Formats: sequence, structure tokens, C-alpha cells
Amino acid sequence: MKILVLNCGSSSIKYQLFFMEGETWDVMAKGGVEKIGLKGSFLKHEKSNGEKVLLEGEILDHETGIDYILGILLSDLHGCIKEMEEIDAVGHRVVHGGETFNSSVFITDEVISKMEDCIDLAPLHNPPNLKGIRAISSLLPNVPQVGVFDTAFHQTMPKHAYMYAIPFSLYKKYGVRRYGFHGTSHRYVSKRACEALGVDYKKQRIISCHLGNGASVAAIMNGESVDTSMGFTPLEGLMMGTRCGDLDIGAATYIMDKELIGIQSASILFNKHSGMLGVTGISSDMREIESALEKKDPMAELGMSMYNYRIKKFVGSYAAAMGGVDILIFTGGIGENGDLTRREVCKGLDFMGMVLDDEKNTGLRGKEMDISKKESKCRIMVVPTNEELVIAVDTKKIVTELVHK
Ligand SMILES: Nc1ncnc2c1ncn2[C@@H]1O[C@H](COP(=O)(O)OP(=O)(O)O)[C@@H](O)[C@H]1O
Ligand SMILES: CC(=O)OP(=O)(O)O
Ligand SMILES: [Mg+2]
Repeated sequence: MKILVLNCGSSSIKYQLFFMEGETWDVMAKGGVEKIGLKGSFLKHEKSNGEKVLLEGEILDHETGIDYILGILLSDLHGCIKEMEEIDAVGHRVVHGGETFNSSVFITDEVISKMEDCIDLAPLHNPPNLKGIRAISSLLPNVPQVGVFDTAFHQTMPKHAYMYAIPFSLYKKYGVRRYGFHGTSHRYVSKRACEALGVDYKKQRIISCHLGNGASVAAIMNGESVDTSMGFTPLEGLMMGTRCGDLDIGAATYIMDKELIGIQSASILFNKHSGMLGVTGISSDMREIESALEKKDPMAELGMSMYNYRIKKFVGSYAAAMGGVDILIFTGGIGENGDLTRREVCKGLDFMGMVLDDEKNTGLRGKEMDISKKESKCRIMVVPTNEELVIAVDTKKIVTELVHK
């Protein structure tokens, strides 16, 4: 079965084409379209042999972006399929599923309309996800599509963890509550860590730190998410590349008052101009922060220490929530590559039975490994995430069930 996975962001589309047979899978090609609707848009494509192709073009919208992707997958020179009909199904990342979706679903018109109801809850993420679905419906009308939600894994959180201390009527009226995101990643790395360690997933207390451009921590107990740092929107919790994370609402309204800015501008300020970029004024990209740290840039030092401290606070609070922790996981671009962040988060946590092996940690980039010392009561793992694979597996399962119905 050939399954195309699409992760449509506001200005980008990441994709992977999987060949799946039984329990095995191969990546036939992968890549991304970037800067959609902007000057200098391009497609980066990687073949299964690792060869990379760059295609520049006028990619004005998501439908054109997907056209480019299908075009290169079909091309004589760089492609890996002969005709469009070889694609058996398409799986989409959908960021916000509200309370409606607690697992992946086959996409119908009714499902699309429920997804539309969630647009207000994730205005930066859901509209491009829906654009991807509509583009496929028009380019490949007969191909089944599946939606895999970031929020679904966190639907097991207990009420006391997901409710905000605001009038209950606002939850009833608008669904204002914690939803949590990156669930596909937290689900994948937590299961994978248990497989690698040879322990029962249903009997572990796990803290999973997904540290990418967006970042969140999840507490996973006996195989279920019981708390997570992102909230109603992907803005709450950790300090991120450009998002502020936790912030006193009093500070937000004070800034809006003093700077004379409205809701729209405030949303841009806290989502796009804050976080690491806002504090350091250097970049939202951790690699550039690391270069500045080598030159002892004081703002990079401040940003980095704030970033790491926030994560450590969540690790402590989730250990308390679960009555201990058996596995701590680092994933996402920074979790997988940032040895400094991993070291600083674990520093001083030996009182909780967490002892990092500095030698194993230092220099470890993008590879699965247990980086805790033997005497550590808690295993500390680096697990590269693979959201696209989870989406492909769910898509195959749902489409296969449908065929056999
Ligand atoms: N070798 C590295 N060292 C430190 N940080 C890295 C490295 N490679 C990637 N990153 C960081 O990972 C972050 C992006 O993570 P990623 O999971 O790819 O994000 P997303 O999928 O949310 O776009 C960036 O801040 C980037 O600098
Ligand atoms: C939900 C979210 O924050 O996603 P991303 O990390 O892709 O921005
Ligand atoms: Mg990501």
C-alpha cells in the first residue's frame, strides 16, 4: 500500500510517501514545500537513495504546493511512482480536533465540517490542514483520506488537569479548556521508548519532552496522557522558538493597554515575536542560539537558561502529578540534538532518581539512546520522533478496515 502523508503548515507542506506491507514500511520519498505564497518559494525533495533535489517556483497556495509534490513524485527523473492512481491513501496531520476526535478518522464531508468548527481554536494551524485536505479532494478525488489529530492522544486527561479556573459556563459555551498538542509525537516516542527498554507501556510513568519549533511536555501514565503543557491553543507552557509559553494574563492585558494594541496584534506578538526570538533578539532557531552561546552572548545565555528552566519545572511538576517517573524522553529537533538542554534539564534532579550519563549525552545527535547512568532509577532516553510514520500506520489501518467492512 502506498500512503502519502501531508503535514500542512501555514506556509509549508511537509510530505512523505510510504510503501507499507504488513508490519514493514519503506520511505519512497520525502520533502517539503516552503514559503508558500511568499517570494522565493521552493520544493525540497529527497529520494529514497538520499539524493536531494531543489525546485524553485511560484507556489502561491497549498493546492499548487500539493501539485508540485505530486508532480515530482511522478516525474521521470526524480519520481518514484508512474501514475497518480498508485497512491492508495493520504494521511493528514490535523492540529486541533477539539473534543470531537479522540482518535484518527476517515475523512468525510461531515468530518470536514467538524474540523471547520475547530478553526477558531487553532487559527494558525487548522486552516492550512483543511486546505491540504481540500487540495487532495480536488486533485485525487477517489483517494481515501485520513485525519490524525495532535489533540487526540490527550483526550484521556482527567478533568482536573484540563479545566481552567474560569467560569464553568465558558467551557460549556465555547469549549475553553486544555486540549494539548504534539499528541502524535508523544504517543510515538513514549511507546517506542518502552519497546526499546523492553518494559510494559501500560505500567510506566513517562515524561515526554517534544522540543521542536513548537514545544510541549506530556505526562503519560499507564499508557495514557494525564497532563500536558500546551493548552487551549499551542501557545501555553514552555518557552518556544517564537511563542512565549506561560505568561501572566495580567501582563498581557497591561502590554495591550500600554502599547495600544488589539487582539490580532497581541496574538502575533505572543505567537510570532516572543519566545527565544523575542528574548534574545538573535533567532528562533536553536542552532543560531548555540553559535551565539559560543561567543558568550549574554542574551543567548539568558534565553537558553530560561528555556531549560521552564522544561525542568514541568518535569518536576509532572513527577509530582504521577507520584514519580520511570522514563524521561527527549524528542523533536532540540530534544534530539540539543545536548546542552538535556544536561541542564536533568541537572540537580538526582534527588528524584534521575542521573544523566554526561559522556553518553555529550555530542549525541538524532539517535535513539538511553543516556542515563546505570544507577539512575529513571531511564533518560533520546528518541527521534516520527509523526509521519504514525500518520501512515493509522491511515493504513483505517483504510484497510474500511475496505473489509
Ligand atoms: N543539531 C542541532 N542542534 C541544536 N538544535 C537543533 C539541531 N538541529 C535542529 N535543531 C533545532 O530544532 C528546532 C526545530 O525542530 P523541529 O522538530 O524540526 O521543528 P518543527 O518540526 O516543529 O518545525 C530548531 O530550533 C532547530 O534549531
Ligand atoms: C501544535 C504545534 O505547536 O505544532 P508545531 O510544533 O508544528 O508548530
Ligand atoms: Mg514538528
